[in-house]
Amino acid sequence: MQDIETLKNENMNLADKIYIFDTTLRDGEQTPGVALTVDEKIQIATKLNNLGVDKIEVGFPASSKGEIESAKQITSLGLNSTLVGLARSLRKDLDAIIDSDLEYVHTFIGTSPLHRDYKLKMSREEIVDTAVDAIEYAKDHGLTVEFSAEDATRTERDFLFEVFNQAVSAGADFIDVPDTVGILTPILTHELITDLKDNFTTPISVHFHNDFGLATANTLTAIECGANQAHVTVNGLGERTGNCSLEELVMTLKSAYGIDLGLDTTRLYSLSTLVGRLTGVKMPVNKPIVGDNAFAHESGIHVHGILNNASTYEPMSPEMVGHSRRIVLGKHTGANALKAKLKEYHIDLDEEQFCKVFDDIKSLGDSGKCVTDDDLIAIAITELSSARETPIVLKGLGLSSGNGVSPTATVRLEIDGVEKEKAATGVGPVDAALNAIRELIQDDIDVELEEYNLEAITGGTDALAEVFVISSDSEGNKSTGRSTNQDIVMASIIAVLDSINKLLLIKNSNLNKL
Ligand SMILES: CC(=O)SCCNC(=O)CCNC(=O)[C@H](O)C(C)(C)COP(=O)(O)OP(=O)(O)OC[C@H]1O[C@@H](n2cnc3c(N)ncnc32)[C@H](O)[C@@H]1OP(=O)(O)O
Ligand SMILES: CC(C)C(=O)C(=O)O
Repeated sequence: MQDIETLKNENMNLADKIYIFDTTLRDGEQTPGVALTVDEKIQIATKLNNLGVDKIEVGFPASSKGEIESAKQITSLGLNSTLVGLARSLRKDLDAIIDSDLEYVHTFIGTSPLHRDYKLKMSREEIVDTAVDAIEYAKDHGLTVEFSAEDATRTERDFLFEVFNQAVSAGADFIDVPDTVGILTPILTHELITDLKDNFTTPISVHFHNDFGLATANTLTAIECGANQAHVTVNGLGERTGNCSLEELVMTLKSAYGIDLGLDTTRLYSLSTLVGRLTGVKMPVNKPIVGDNAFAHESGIHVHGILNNASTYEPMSPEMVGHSRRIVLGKHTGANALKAKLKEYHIDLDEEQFCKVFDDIKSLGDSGKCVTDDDLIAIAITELSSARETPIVLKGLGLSSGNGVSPTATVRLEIDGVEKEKAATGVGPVDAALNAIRELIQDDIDVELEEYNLEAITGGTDALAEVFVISSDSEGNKSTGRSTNQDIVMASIIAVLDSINKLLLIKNSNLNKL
């Protein structure tokens, strides 16, 4: 990879300082259906500050009392990041910024023919006058001003330059280029930002939307052409399909170009998770950087490579963004992956058992199922238990039930070669038998029945009953048990003992993850 100085000199026109302007709390909150409380905004702002973003747009104070309140409370935290509020080019919106104790305003007005003619119903002159009046009013009140020409990318170039020139003359400290409906492409971005950089010395910011999935690529291009600032949101939230994603931009700059913006990127995943939880907008599994699959591997060839050197199939490490690597089992699993998983769970299988478990995983995959770690443990335990003596064996069962008496079960078990018997009552004969079993094994293992499913698999009063159970122990280990019998109580007891024997095997082999 070329070093940054070479890139700067030969291929790119990078600004000396690139500012990250996060607008999760403003444009991100404009995601349809999202509304954050004051406390939630405080939590996100604190994390953004700890990540190290330069600026946080905390909201649009003129839009509600809650926005003023959250801006005030965030301001009172004394964060290092510069706090920004959005305002239309209206004095009343700027007053709301001042009332919120903010010192930096992001003020905007639509400049494209569509916005002028259909939305604002203003002439070019009126747009310029309104923008200039707002900037001057803000400067008179001591604010730092960032001016956005909304829908800049559909604005005639001569008028865009006129608006920006007038904004700069009125005192704008940053001029921002919103691609409001995300119509730019990298080559168009290159042309526009290069033109702006050739004509303006005021720092240039970009605010790019993702309607065609190009927001990050376009923002990166703008930075390559000398843009001084990028507007971003956590998880790429924002109007419609959102904005340039903070984590994608920052990690592309860091990993692809070696440009370290000074952010603590190890905080990116937990920030993304917090924003996902508070906004209710869950990330797709394949979302770059923060999605569940960003560092997950199933294909045998990939896992084999990863096990030898993770860089074979990872462009950055999960640790860099505070995420974690996952090896997933399924249809595409290879032997190396399975061996690694078994090692992780301290499961020792001989070659024959290994082949059987491998085949079972492939069959599950072929039937369209994904294979969880719990499935693997259950499959491996079944394989191991078929080769070992079961610690608990049913030796006898007596039942009594009737009208006006509690159903009672007497169960006789052989536990590690010693026979024991216990009677217990319950709401029905199955419950009574399970209570007796629980008492008999309490010195060996503490078991909870998590799931109990009973199905008649043939018709009539002598129908075969199939019982499937899932039990768990106090360590959180789970196992399944299954039995088919004409007697419902017998089917239930055998299924439960089957699962308890597997749990004992897990416990005795110390198979739970260290
Ligand atoms: C591209 C962007 O993301 S811009 C930010 C968008 N965000 C939001 O709109 C979220 C918060 N918005 C709100 O709470 C409300 O829309 C408010 C409080 C801002 C305004 O509410 P209302 O006064 O009821 O107006 P409404 O939303 O219906 O219409 C917008 C008004 O702002 C005017 N306006 C829009 N942009 C600007 C601007 N940049 N400068 C001056 N006036 C503007 C419109 O012409 C319209 O004025 P009109 O009511 O006199 O016709
Ligand atoms: C307020 C402006 C910058 C905006 O959000 C947009 O144009 O998308």
